[in-house]
Amino acid sequence: MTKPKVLISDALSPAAVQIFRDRGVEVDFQPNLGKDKDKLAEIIGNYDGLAIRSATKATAKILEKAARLKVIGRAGIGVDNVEIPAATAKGIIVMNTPFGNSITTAEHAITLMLALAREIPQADASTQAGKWEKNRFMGVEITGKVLGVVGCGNIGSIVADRALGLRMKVIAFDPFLSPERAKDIGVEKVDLDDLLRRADFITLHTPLTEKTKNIIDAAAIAKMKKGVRLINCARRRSRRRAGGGRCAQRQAHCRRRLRRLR
Ligand SMILES: O=C(O)[C@H](O)COP(=O)(O)O
Repeated sequence: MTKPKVLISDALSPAAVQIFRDRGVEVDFQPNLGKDKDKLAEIIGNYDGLAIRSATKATAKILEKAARLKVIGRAGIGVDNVEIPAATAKGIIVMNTPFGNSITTAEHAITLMLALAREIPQADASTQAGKWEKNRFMGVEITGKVLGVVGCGNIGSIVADRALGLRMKVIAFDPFLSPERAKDIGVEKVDLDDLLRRADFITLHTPLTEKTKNIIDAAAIAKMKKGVRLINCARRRSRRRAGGGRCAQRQAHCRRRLRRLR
């Protein structure tokens, strides 16, 4: 019997490669291939499985050439880099690993929130520049402040849990959050407008879908409190520098100067 053949086209740990091999799978490990879509299209027809992270874009055009492909495994959460309808039309199963990095991401969001509250990046830059501007970086306390969690699934609910431990009041917008679950987690379920109006800090934990794309636009920002702090450890849409197309990118970035955007 011939071994199934899997292509790993993004950077995965050598341990992952070994797991495949231990199970009798022939692995082709090409960690930089995700960036080369022409080469990927050229060779994808040779594989039964494709293991990716976010760099590989499994577009309809690529999948067209994937004559024997049966499964795409996403080592990570977001599957916005896979054209699911095109995969489904070809009978290709798409799987992700939704819990692998939930705690990491939630802790990252809390870290950014505290960094924003205490103005750590600015204070660090100032100190590195040889200054000691103690009075310039007063910061704010987070105790008693309102945290608005947009998307209260795996990651959002861990963020809520940690924020409650830091004595914040947590409100959440998530159409899939049942009142029972909200009560269990200890958050108040609200609609998006309510969250935008009330929150002192807002943290985003939605997948990138047609419904969540640009969820925080100029109109949403206009509804926020003055001086609100916004944390995004989810996705961002941005223009590709060449070609003018749009691509989804993972970005953990935070913004404090929302006033300027109003
Ligand atoms: O969706 C995810 O799991 C995260 O954004 C991490 O993705 P990456 O590390 O593969 O870019």
